[in-house]
Amino acid sequence: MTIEQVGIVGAGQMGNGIAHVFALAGYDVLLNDISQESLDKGIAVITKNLARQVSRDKISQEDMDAALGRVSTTLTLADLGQTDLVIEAATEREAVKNAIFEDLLPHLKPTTILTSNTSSISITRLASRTDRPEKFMGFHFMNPVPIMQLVELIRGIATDEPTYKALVEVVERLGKTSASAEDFPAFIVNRILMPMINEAVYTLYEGVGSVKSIDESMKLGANHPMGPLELADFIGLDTCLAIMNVLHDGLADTKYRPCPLLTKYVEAGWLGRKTKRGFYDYRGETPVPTR
Ligand SMILES: CC(=O)CC(=O)SCCNC(=O)CCNC(=O)[C@H](O)C(C)(C)COP(=O)(O)OP(=O)(O)OC[C@H]1O[C@@H](n2cnc3c(N)ncnc32)[C@H](O)[C@@H]1OP(=O)(O)O
Ligand SMILES: NC(=O)C1=CN([C@@H]2O[C@H](COP(=O)(O)OP(=O)(O)OC[C@H]3O[C@@H](n4cnc5c(N)ncnc54)[C@H](OP(=O)(O)O)[C@@H]3O)[C@@H](O)[C@H]2O)C=CC1
Repeated sequence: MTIEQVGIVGAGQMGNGIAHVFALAGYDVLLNDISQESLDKGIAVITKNLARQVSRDKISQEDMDAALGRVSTTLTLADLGQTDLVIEAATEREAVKNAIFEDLLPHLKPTTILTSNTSSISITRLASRTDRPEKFMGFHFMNPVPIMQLVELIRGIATDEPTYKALVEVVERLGKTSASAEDFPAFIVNRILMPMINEAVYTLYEGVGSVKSIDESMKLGANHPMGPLELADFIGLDTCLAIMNVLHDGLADTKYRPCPLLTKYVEAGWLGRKTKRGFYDYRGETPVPTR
């Protein structure tokens, strides 16, 4: 089937990044969130990131204007009913995602492909709560979406071949690369990345190193572009904890036990960059370690 109109649920860092790359690739995008403030913020971030690409000669001013012209916003989920592809990119909580699908389904065309950008939650289980498990897939973009090359494609137990092929083609049109992952907790990237981040938090918790020494060690000693704690703040500590809980519950192995210090930061509402405090404090000019 031809995909031209794309609906995105959630205008946070992933939703706005996904809207950005689809609009640049020529798709019409309808972005939904629960508050006007989140939608306005999403559009502001897309505008800033497109402008950065113009200033670095990655795209032209005309490309930017055309992309912005292709993004509309709505507070009404039902408005996504006529789109050909829906990408759910709301908060990493299964109940939130199920409620979105329940509200959305009565309005969707029968042919619409339904996807989730979930970082960890079972695609088969999410799909089983919908009227179209064969047209449901995990569509996992990486952060920051305009820069990262990979998109993980996760088939649920019932996903059909035309749906999978349609998403492979979409990824090609976006100029990105897809990797297929089987539907097990946290798929490939987060199955490997998140235990490393959790281990970095244990390293901090047990006093082996400070925030600064842990991040510097992994940047200078392992050539990672960001230290693990800086990356955790970038991803969002609530999302990191949610992924660890899915690994721990889904694989029933104590090696995935979330570090109590990670839980403490989330309980404090120190979620990283998005709340201006996490393993670093971002309220001043330069980030200051909080430990
Ligand atoms: C949790 C999940 O479910 C899955 C995940 O996404 S896990 C997270 C995966 N992501 C990562 O691991 C990111 C690791 N970090 C990095 O790769 C780099 O630090 C980074 C690309 C984010 C920034 O790189 P940097 O060298 O420090 O900064 P900088 O030179 O300013 O930027 C590099 C490029 O990224 C762009 N960029 C930086 N931050 C950006 C942002 N927040 N949004 C969009 N673009 C951004 C810049 O414009 C620049 O683009 P060009 O190369 O096209 O000119
Ligand atoms: N952060 C990352 O690095 C990555 C995250 N992901 C996944 O992408 C998804 C989104 O994560 P991310 O963008 O980081 O999270 P954010 O917290 O930045 O954004 C989530 C957005 O969803 C909104 N939202 C919450 N409930 C609803 C709803 N019922 N309807 C519409 N919008 C809603 C939130 O609104 P409000 O703020 O008002 O609550 C917020 O704007 C998650 O599933 C996450 O696991 C995937 C890859 C990487």
